[in-house]
Amino acid sequence: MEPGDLLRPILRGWTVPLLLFTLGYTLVYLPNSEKELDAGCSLLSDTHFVLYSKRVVTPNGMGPYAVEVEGERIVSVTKRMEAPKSTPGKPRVLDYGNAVIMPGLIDVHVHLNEPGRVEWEGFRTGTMAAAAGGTTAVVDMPLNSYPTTTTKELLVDKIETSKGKIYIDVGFWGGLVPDNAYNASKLEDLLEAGALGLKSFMCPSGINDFPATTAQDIQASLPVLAKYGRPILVHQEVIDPPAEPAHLVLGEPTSNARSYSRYLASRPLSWERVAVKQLMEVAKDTKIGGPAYGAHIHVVHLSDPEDSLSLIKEAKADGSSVTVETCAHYLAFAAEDIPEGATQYKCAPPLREAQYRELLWKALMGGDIDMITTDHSPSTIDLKLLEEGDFLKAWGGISGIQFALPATWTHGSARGMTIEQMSKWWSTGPAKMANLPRKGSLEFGKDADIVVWDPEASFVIDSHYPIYFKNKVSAYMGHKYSGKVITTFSRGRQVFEEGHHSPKACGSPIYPV
Ligand SMILES: NC(=O)N[C@H]1NC(=O)NC1=O
Ligand SMILES: [Zn+2]
Ligand SMILES: [Zn+2]
Repeated sequence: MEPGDLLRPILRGWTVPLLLFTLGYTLVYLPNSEKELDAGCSLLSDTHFVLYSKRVVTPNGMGPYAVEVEGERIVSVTKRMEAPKSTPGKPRVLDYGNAVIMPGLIDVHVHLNEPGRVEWEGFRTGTMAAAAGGTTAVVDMPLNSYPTTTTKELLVDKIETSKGKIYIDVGFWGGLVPDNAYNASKLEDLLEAGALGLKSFMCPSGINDFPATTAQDIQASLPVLAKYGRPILVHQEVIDPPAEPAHLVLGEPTSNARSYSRYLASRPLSWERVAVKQLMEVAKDTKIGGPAYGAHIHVVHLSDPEDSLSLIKEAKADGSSVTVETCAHYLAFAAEDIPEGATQYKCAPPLREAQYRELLWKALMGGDIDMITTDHSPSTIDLKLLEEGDFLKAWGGISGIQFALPATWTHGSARGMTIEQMSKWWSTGPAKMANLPRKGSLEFGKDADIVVWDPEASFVIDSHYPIYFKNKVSAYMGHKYSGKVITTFSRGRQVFEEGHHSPKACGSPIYPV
């Protein structure tokens, strides 16, 4: 007898079961392998776990709490003096001791530059940097991608491009330009396609396909925004007195272009004041009973804590729907300290003298500034002209997406800021302005978007420091900070821990509610 003869009757008898097994394998195993795909989304295999520490930031204040996460959501937040015990059959407990557990930061002002300028940044690197910095959601600007996101089709294309590349959730602002400002159906299409709101510039943006809007153009868009209950974010600088933009870029004598004060003088506080004045006039339409009640105006990157902020405060007190942000870099740096030719510090509006930085901190503490952002606006290294050091010609934009938390904590704690205040400016405030009701706080039913960090750990951002954004040039480099991110969870997935990211990028686009 051949050895195969023995097998034949056995195989014959097994034909039907084998076929069934194959069918079952296809039906059961394949969906399972998709689950494994999802497992690559997290550094943690558990989908039901408890985070514990003595310093958990909740809507009821900071204290010892256990935060239970199941799937993508927070399912309980319980005050308890000691960490629950890890017992078999119960969800795993991750005890972070005295570290801070806080809602992930929400950065509503970043430029990820994809599609079209992936050599400047990109969804993958930008969101890796965000996750490493404890940021669990960003809202991307309609520029400096190419093309800029000013139509429904371009927005749909951008959202599609982001899929499979983002480590955290990403929302999108649409662009308001003169071309669509008076076309309600175009704007409606853009908002229907997923824009959380609009963004425009009151001066040249530095990007050819994103021309400036006047206050009148902005006003024209407000009734559409009112219908959808969404905000418009505005870059608040108006060239005053009016001049050719070329004058700005080329400068007159460029002999002192390496001097920061030369650049500072080229974009005075009055530009900001004039823009805010015009904008707050228009904002009156958002008052109860006004023609654009339901719309909202958000002033980005405030650098002027005096006249411009006063105008904003008056508008708020008068019932206009207005909010304002400042950026981490205005709270961290001062013009006097910027070395000759150090174009990594160039941004617009410019970093101003220390006295303004201190007034910005005072305004935050006093409740007059609603939130902080990074305005992460990178470019390729060569466009920063680091060798030439020409402040007038270099790209204006500071890369900060990864450093929001340590920069704010370091400079804020030195001025008496509490962790709860920081959380308000980085999570609650932005979630409210961008209409993200599932994000921004550690509460039952919210997305499990969480950062765990050590306020006491300090580090220097030197050449060994792991930077995840694409072009490793930043005003924050060379400085010492405290506040080290230990781990970051995005919708229940552990996306970053101590120098490692999850193998897969499983963030989602954020659509308007
Ligand atoms: N186009 C662009 O990103 N500009 C930004 N950069 C900056 O420093 N301020 C801005 O508005
Ligand atoms: Zn801007
Ligand atoms: Zn910006």
